[in-house]
Amino acid sequence: MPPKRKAPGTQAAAAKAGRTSAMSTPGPATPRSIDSSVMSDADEDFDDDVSEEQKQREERLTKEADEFVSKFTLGAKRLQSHPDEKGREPRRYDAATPFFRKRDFSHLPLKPDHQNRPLWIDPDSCTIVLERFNPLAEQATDFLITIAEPKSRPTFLHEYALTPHSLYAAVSVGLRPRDIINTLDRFLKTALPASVRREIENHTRSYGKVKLVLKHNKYFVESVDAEVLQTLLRDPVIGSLRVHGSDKITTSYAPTMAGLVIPGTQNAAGVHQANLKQAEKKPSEPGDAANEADLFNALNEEDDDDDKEAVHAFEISDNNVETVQKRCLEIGFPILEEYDFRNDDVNPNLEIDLRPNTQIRPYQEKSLSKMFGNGRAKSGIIVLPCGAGKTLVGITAACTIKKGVIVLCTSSMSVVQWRQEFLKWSNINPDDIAIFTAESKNKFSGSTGIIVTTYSMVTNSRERSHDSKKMMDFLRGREWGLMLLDEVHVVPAEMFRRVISSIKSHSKLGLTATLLREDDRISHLNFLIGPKLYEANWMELSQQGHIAKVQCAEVWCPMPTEFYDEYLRASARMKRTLYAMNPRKFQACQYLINYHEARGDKIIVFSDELYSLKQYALKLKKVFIYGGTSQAERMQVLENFQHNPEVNTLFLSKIGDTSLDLPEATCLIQISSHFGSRRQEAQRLGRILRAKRRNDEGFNAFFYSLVSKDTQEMYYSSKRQAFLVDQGYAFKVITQLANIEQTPDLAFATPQECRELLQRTLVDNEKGGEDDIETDDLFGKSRGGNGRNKKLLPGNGVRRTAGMLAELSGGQDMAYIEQNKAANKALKKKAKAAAGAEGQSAFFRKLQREKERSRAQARAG
Ligand SMILES: Nc1ncnc2c1ncn2[C@@H]1O[C@H](COP(=O)(O)OP(=O)(O)OP(=O)(O)O)[C@@H](O)[C@H]1O
Repeated sequence: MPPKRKAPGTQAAAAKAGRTSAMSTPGPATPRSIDSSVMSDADEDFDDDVSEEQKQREERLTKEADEFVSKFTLGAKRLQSHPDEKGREPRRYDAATPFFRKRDFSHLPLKPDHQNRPLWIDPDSCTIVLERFNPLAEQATDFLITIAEPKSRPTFLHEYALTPHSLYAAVSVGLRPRDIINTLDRFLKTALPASVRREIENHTRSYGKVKLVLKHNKYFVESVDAEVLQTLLRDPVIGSLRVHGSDKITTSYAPTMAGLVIPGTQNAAGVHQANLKQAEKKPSEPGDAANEADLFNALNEEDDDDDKEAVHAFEISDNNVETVQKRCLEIGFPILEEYDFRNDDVNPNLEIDLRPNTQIRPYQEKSLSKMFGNGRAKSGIIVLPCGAGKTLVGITAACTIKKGVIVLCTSSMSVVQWRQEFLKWSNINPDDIAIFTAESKNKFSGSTGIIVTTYSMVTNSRERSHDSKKMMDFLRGREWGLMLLDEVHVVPAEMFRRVISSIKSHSKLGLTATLLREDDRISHLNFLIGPKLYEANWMELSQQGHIAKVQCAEVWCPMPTEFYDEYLRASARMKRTLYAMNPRKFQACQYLINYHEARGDKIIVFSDELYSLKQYALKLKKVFIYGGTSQAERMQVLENFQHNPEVNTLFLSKIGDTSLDLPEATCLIQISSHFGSRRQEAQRLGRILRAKRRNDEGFNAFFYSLVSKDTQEMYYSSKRQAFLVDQGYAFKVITQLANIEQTPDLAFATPQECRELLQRTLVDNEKGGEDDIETDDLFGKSRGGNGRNKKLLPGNGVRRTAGMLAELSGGQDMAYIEQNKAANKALKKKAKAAAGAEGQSAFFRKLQREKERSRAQARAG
């Protein structure tokens, strides 16, 4: 028997340090390094400080380790001979133990050929670490994406977590518990820990046994196991929710399956068969990890549902669907939502296919294969980076199911856009795709079709117009094959509930780039839509040229003493203004604009702080857009930014966070942002991921975050970066910009100017800063039919992608609201007070009259 080797403690933490320091990057330069010419020699001075600090830290840790070893040697020996009372493998302690503490897994025996296997596992937290440089990394990644949640994916080591939801998703795509256990064991460098095996078994044993099926506009809880159904009916919560008067339990037969072709893929069925044949041909030698990987591919393709099985079911009412789903999860029988669309003879088929020249990209195909893995449509969420083509994924899903589709968007502009994209990519008859918005309430002409609408149109609880009521009755009275939910991360759970309880659809597909909420309510989406089916790797897509490569940097800007003194005693609101108005930050911004304009870049400067946005833009003589900018001016500015070589920098408030699609933009500078919002950071980065020039050789887009040193902004900044670091982006820290003092007309170069700036800032903001209160979106209120807007629709350059302004500014976003509650309440109070005070004023009476007149005109029209 080969001698047992020791596994090192997990290296993920070290590799996860995506946040690197430009002045402390020894060894070979990373390919994503920021252009060194923007940094000065001062970086090297800082390097020495870091090394000194590092030395001291190492000395302290070594001392701590020595003490620990002498203290615990006896205890360690005792532990070695006494297995854990829970039956876990005994742990050993040595000199390295204090460094890894609870994450020391050296007691797990390594397999003899561990070098060939790509996975490590933490038996306590079920965290899996993947070696990306291993030859089997590709196959292991496919497997992990199916069974686990990606947590962090920097260059060399990726971290995944096995969670109940991820295992639920794995079972829902057709993997059986033993498939998961065997394949995981084969990819692991160590034996599969008993605790992980138990965890997988516990969470998958009853998964997939209970299904929620919509038949003839009624919901049924279904199972092939009558005993399981009896158990559910005996449960006090579920039992009482069965629809009375319906048959106790009905029995029918499960539909059969056959190979499914996802349109737009390269001979999807052929690929399917070839994979199967390949797996059959290759004899799997034990220990040969390559063959194990093929085996996994074959497992994925297995189709073992051909036999007709008896299915038992009972009915529940629409209002109780979520309660039953939640209760089933609590008692260990999570409900799967599946739609056997090919055997649905009740709902009419929709004439729709992708256009012959449409080819979906490999990652789009992969995401859809998770949805249609076993030939039925599973409800769930697909996560793709901004600009990676979520719309086409949704359209392809619709072309696969070929039944009635309802698309829900965040704004009426996106509604128009979704319709256009459907017409562009598919052969749908324009009469079969209709729009339901405030301006247009059309139905499709045939027996089935596609309706594109907004979340607010279908959840509106105010008095509806006659047309809207009729339209809602139409939407409620039908069974839809597919519900496409765009930008699922921004919509409050309550809104989803209302949508889902009023409109019945056999399957739901949620689309988003950032499945992130600071309020942790993402898990609600698991009940309301379904599990996360697929999450693309941002780095991989940028390497393949589907999205731009971006270099990220955090620029540290020290504060002059007077500013810092003032900052220390300022109110929270003033603090934010002061760290945005820091003159050194202003200079850094000026320097970077000069530098990038000279390189031919188009630059967007983001500021959440309106005061600083205006001050910066006016002083630097650049154009700017914020909530108060008129519609005509917005359009003019954007058009100039796109086409005028003289206008290369645009200052933008948070209204452009998510709605903006300017492929010309190649550089982004952030001078103030929304606290620690990871999502805002990712969405802002998304603005340059579509850079037109992304496939030029050696092209890089740039993302700079300017932070005032030693202020709260530094804390928020590192928090904001967490999501992008986990996606593999490395943030360089720049402490000094090279030759900044030589910048022509450098602003605030003298102490006198700095003092004046401080005084002005304090006086101007005495009564509290201006808030960017948005009432419309970046592209204006008048959407759709408006000629001015049309100029900026796809094909004409600028295109918006989502969101009404209230959402874009964070107003309707739960994740933002959490931190903004007080401010929102104050605003509401203010508005009420104003309404009360001015209620009788001529201006308000006139406004009211105008509103009534336009309503009457609309009704008459
Ligand atoms: N398979 C494909 N072939 C060619 N072009 C594609 C493909 N998929 C997407 N695109 C193009 O990529 C661009 C981005 O697509 P889309 O607007 O759907 O991105 P998105 O993921 O919705 O972005 P965001 O999150 O920013 O809204 C579009 O111009 C689209 O036409």
